[in-house]
Amino acid sequence: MSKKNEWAIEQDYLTMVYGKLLEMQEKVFNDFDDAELDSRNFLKNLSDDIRINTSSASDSFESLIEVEQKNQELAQLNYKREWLEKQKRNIGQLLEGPYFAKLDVQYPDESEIEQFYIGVAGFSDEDHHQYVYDWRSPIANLYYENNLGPTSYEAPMGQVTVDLKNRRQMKLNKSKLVDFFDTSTAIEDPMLLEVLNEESTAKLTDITSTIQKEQNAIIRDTKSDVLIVEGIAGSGKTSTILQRIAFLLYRYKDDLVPEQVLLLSPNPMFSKYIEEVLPSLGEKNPRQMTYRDLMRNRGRHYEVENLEEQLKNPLVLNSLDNMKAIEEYVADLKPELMDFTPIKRGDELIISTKWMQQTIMSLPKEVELYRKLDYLKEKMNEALAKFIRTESKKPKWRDELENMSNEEYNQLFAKVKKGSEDENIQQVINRLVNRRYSNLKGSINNFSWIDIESHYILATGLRINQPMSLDQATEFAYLYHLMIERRNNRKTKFVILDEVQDYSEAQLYFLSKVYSGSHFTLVGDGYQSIFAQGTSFKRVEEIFQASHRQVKSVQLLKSYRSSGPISHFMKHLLGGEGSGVEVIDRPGKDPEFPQFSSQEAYFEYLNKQLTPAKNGYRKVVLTKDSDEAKRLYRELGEPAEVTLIADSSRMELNVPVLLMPVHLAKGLEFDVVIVHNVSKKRFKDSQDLNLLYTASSRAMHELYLPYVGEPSNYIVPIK
Ligand SMILES: Nc1ncnc2c1ncn2[C@@H]1O[C@H](COP(=O)(O)OP(=O)(O)OP(=O)(O)O)[C@@H](O)[C@H]1O
Repeated sequence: MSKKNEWAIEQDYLTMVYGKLLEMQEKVFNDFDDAELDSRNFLKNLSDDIRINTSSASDSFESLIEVEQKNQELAQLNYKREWLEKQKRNIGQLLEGPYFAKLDVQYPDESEIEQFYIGVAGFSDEDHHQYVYDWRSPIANLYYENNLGPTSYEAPMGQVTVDLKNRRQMKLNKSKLVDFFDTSTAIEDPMLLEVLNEESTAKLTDITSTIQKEQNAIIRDTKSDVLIVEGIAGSGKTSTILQRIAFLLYRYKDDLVPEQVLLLSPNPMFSKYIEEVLPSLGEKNPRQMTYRDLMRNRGRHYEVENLEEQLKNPLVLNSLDNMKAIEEYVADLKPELMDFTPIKRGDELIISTKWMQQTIMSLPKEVELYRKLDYLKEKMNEALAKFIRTESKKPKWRDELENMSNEEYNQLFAKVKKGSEDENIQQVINRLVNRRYSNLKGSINNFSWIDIESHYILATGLRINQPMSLDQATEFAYLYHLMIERRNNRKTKFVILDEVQDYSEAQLYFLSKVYSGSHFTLVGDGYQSIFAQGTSFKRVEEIFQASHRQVKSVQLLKSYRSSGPISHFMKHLLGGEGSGVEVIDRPGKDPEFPQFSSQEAYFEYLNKQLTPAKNGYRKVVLTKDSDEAKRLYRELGEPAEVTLIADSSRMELNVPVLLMPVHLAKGLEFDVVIVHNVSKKRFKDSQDLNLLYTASSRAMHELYLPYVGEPSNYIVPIK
């Protein structure tokens, strides 16, 4: 059939699907409004419907059943509303372009060829006729695997063998067919090339329609406990893990919610950069934090070093040794050796360490220490409750009541179940005393009566620094985990780590132990390692293998971010042909290496470069560290058009010209990159090479490597 005829057929199908989508949109909007009204009415009537009757035991029992029923009704209403909200979002997305691919599939023993249209979400009508299949559905795998002819896909009932007759990529603009390409005729991936030539965006976007085969394998992996991805800069690691999260939420929709996925990102700026990808795929963002945040949450009141301090920290050779020392220490720790601090309010002793020692020593030897401590915590809560009861009887509280402000009294009185005057007063006193001692309950429940600090010093022979290094915070958190928390974190089913090379061995070991029941996806690039404390991929593998997990390692070797000439330069930095890097040869501007004989001439050049680009390109100048960024900004006369980002607290990325240190640009991308003064003196060792590679690989379309005096040896051979 000619392309013209095919075009007409495709346009007809699109027009039909679009019409169905519009019909469905109207229906979903109406249903949603009805559901909102139902919820509002339900809540309005709730207080009239339920009157707790406590006059007799059976009456109050019936009231409770009624409350329970109402709760269930409310949950159902909420569920319906959320579901409709998701439908609304999905239809909204599909109306922008209902699908991006079509598969012609022949099943064995069937004469007709079946057609499947693939989109960012699935779409069927009320008669269950499926017009569009979700990109995560089993059949869609055929599109990404890209094997024409006899092939197969994995469906819930097992492997299905089929003949893939055609794979068509489709470009749609709402209800209009813009173009289509059949894989059997296209040599390159035209849709991919088109997407890659676009300008950069201040926020990462999804790659659903152009996911590549090797990325798809990572996204859909459900077999590995630990999946390690080593990929060059721009190979789509971050995009892939986000698509993977969306896939997992779809695949395990009945058992997995976004809160059970923990995404550890390299810095707060990065979290902002990626925040729109999952919502654009109709999914909520998972729990997201930096490893530093994780440590801060676990570090009691200690301060943890910031990113800049960490960069300046030298390599600690024994980070894993300390973790092992802590394990041995806890294994040998006897209850009689426990260091406790008493529970006090001011000078008043409420629970003594002697009582704590005796209580813990009364337990059978075989019980594990962390269980003993848990038991002790319960006993301490009981002891405190008893103390509060006795305390409330003392006359001094009545005096305090008399001197209390009306406001405080009314507050306490409001929640009292009213009885005789005397009873009311006693209840108010009970509430008052409970309130006075409430922070002690908190202290008991978070185990602050265990002197972890002194145990840490005994276990490692080290003192605690202020601020703690990230590794020390890790050791401290591990000691806490082994002594007290112990239970594996079952709430987290998937842990996903970007920039894994920047984690120390101790940090990876910690994660592998504390989340021992979780699946891991670890992605990174050894050449972008910026901390002395980082870990090689070989060691990452060994650390996770040691915890008896099924570990799978894969590589991504093509850069999708940078143009052909920039990718060639990156390949050169990685050692040329031996690096295994594959370049997608799409045209672009060659990197430039302008030489300057004086600082003045160089600054004049920079000042010219740092004006907003006419074609809308976003530019960035990257420096080695924050101090250098600040200094250069001053030296350039603090130009108004340039936005300086010197620490991770400032997040504004959507500006035409930026000046920032490389470590804050990790994971981000820009149309134009200028690396600050790539001279022989400044870029000489392997750490400098990593910086140069990380900085250069942020560039999509233009790369400038100016220098004053002699060029760095790393850029000499290609000049
Ligand atoms: N299959 C793809 N289709 C279209 N664009 C892609 C694809 N894979 C990656 N990209 C694009 O390439 C760029 C780099 O992707 P991403 O940031 O995920 O790479 P990365 O490996 O995490 O990079 P880095 O290590 O430098 O942080 C992004 O603009 C992304 O949209």
